Amino acid sequence: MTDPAIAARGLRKSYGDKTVLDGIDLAVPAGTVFSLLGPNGAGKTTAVKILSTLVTADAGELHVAGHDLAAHPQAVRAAIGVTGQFSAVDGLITGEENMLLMADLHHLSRREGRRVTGELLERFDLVEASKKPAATYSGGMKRRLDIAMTLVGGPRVIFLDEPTTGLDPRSRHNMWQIIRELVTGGVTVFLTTQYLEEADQLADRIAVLHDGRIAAEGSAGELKRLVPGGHVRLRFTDPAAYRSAAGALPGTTRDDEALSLQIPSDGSQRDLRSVLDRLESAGVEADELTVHTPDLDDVFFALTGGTAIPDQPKENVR
Ligand SMILES: Nc1ncnc2c1ncn2[C@@H]1O[C@H](COP(=O)(O)OP(=O)(O)OP(=O)(O)O)[C@@H](O)[C@H]1O
Repeated sequence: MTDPAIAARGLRKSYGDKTVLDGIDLAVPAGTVFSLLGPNGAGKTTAVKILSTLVTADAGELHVAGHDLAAHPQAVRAAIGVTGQFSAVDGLITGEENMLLMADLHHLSRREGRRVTGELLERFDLVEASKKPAATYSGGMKRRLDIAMTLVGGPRVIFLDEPTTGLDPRSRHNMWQIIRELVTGGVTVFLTTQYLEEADQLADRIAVLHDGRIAAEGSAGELKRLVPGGHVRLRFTDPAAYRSAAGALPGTTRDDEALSLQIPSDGSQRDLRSVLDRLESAGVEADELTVHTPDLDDVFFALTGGTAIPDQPKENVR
């Protein structure tokens, strides 16, 4: 097996007497997306800052892109790209000028700088806007420019700190596509997000950060299997039908106000059939049936004790 692109053992960081990272172990295989999930203030940005050499850890053995972070921070810096919550884009100059500036910083020749800039502007659909000041760009365009600037140096490992926070759904999906393409090209992506759906969509592996530790780590599927929470919900408009159904289906959780019943279920066909058979025998029909399979929300709430997180779609209506 090749060395992981990012490896941390016993990573610790405190600010004053506040322990932010309390001994974290991570291993991110090259060419994969790793997502660090956590509520506000969990320490995601601190982890990114440490792994990208911007902040020094108090303890831990850290390797990024094959280099020891403590011994060779310059080598790490040369191999990585970072797009943080505070963008590197200068609004006063054009998108193209921002890119060329980046090319200068990476000591590319004028010619090479122009070539790389042209290619990336094209790839990120910014050619038309390239001669306009970046301050006039939409939020999505600025993020695209930010990532394009990060790519000028050809990094093998990219840290994306909440890359879609504040973007509208279309821009968010565009960004997801960009991230998928980066990974197809062999880049390793370390992604922090507050959006569970984003981690579900993109990440090969997900770690949930809570109280300075990794509360759980695994693929989205593995994490979902950690928690119970699957159920069928039946909604009624007729109170009499609601009451008959409640009588016919023991073990349900009732919501008398909403006229809805919640029945624990693994979501399998057999389970659904048994619910429907019982309703049929009782001669009642539900007005709505939804199947809820555990999602990352459930995992997150179970692991972090219900810390607030933005709303996520929770149910699949079948
Ligand atoms: N330079 C600093 N000095 C003191 N405390 C800090 C510093 N940087 C971060 N912290 C504290 O460390 C904790 C973790 O912050 P961090 O920014 O890493 O969280 P986060 O998970 O990225 O949250 P968010 O989603 O809000 O960005 C917070 O309590 C924060 O107040």
